[in-house]
Amino acid sequence: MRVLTVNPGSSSLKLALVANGVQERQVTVDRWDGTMSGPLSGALAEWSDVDAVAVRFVHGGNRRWPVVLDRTVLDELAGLSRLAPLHQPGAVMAAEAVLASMASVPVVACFDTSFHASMPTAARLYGLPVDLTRKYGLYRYGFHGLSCQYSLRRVAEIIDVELTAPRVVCVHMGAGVSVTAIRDGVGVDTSMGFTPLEGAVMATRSGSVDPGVLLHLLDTAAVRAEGLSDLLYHRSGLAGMTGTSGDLRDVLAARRRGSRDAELAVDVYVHRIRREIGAMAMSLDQVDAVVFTGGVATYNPDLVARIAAGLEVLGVRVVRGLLAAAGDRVVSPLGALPRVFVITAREDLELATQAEAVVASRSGVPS
Ligand SMILES: Nc1ncnc2c1ncn2[C@@H]1O[C@H](COP(=O)(O)OP(=O)(O)O)[C@@H](O)[C@H]1O
Ligand SMILES: CC(=O)OP(=O)(O)O
Ligand SMILES: [Mg+2]
Repeated sequence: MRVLTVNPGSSSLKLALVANGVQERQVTVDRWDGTMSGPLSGALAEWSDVDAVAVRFVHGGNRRWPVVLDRTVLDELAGLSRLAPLHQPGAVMAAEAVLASMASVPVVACFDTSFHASMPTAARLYGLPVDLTRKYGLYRYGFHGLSCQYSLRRVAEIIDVELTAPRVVCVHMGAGVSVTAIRDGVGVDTSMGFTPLEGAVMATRSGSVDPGVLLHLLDTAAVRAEGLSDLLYHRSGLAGMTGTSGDLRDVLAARRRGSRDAELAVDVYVHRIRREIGAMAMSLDQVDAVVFTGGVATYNPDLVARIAAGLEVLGVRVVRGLLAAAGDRVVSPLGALPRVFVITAREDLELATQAEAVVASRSGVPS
């Protein structure tokens, strides 16, 4: 089966043509602004000979499975845009373009949130009044699920065990950063919550801040309510701490030029990821594997080494030489537990797998 995959991330647009589980073509728009649609139009024109199109939506609400898109579903997903403003509008735009140009091909929406949908209630709830929680659906949904699912699959393949066997802490470091605890093949806790703002410090997102800080900013009129979203999604994180774009390449360049703010920002970034890893380890009874994935992990072995160096309490050890190597690999010493992996994020392959299952069954429930 040939699947065109569309992955609108917060800093990139990744398009791929996947044939029977193997990527044949790809186009990546690095530093995507969330609107540029030319590359997608090009892919739709050139790669029209496909059996399905799969689109990544980070927010699927309570949906547990991928689904064939129609107008009703797309409108519902567009209604979640305020809960993922860096992602959902771009995905909706992409899906509109696909539906308009490929009327006869099934378009499958695949969700980051689905992987976390069976998270235990204790991990899913906030300490907020129950009436508000229920009325507004204030649950922790979790994100980066397609990446987690792919990483889990690769870990199971590499160590040759069933998908449900390994207890994994999956650290996704892209423009968005999340850490997820995986047991029995599903997410049981994760650092991102109701929106992809919670948890670690990210490229332009703050991650978790004391809600008291936000109250104070509002009280003192330093920020107006309508400016909060822009502050937390676009002007915080590494970008806000350094005055750069927030792309780690730019932050590290600033640090090389001697910027003290950039040095501190990297320290905070590393510290907060370690904290989230520690928290996720506590949601598992044992950690068999720690996975580092996403663009930052792929291209910055030194940073992965720094994060890992602070995890001795979990028994984590890495071998510098293995970190410098390429490909999906174990980077911990032979026999050491937990095993540590660096895995290239391949949401395209996960999207294609899910779309294939949906098209094969046509019932909306993957086999
Ligand atoms: N070719 C590259 N060289 C070095 N770093 C890269 C490269 N591509 C991506 N990165 C790093 O990965 C980050 C983006 O991660 P990625 O997972 O690709 O993005 P997204 O979150 O948009 O899906 C960038 O901030 C950058 O630091
Ligand atoms: C959920 C999220 O932040 O995704 P990305 O890292 O692709 O922007
Ligand atoms: Mg991504």
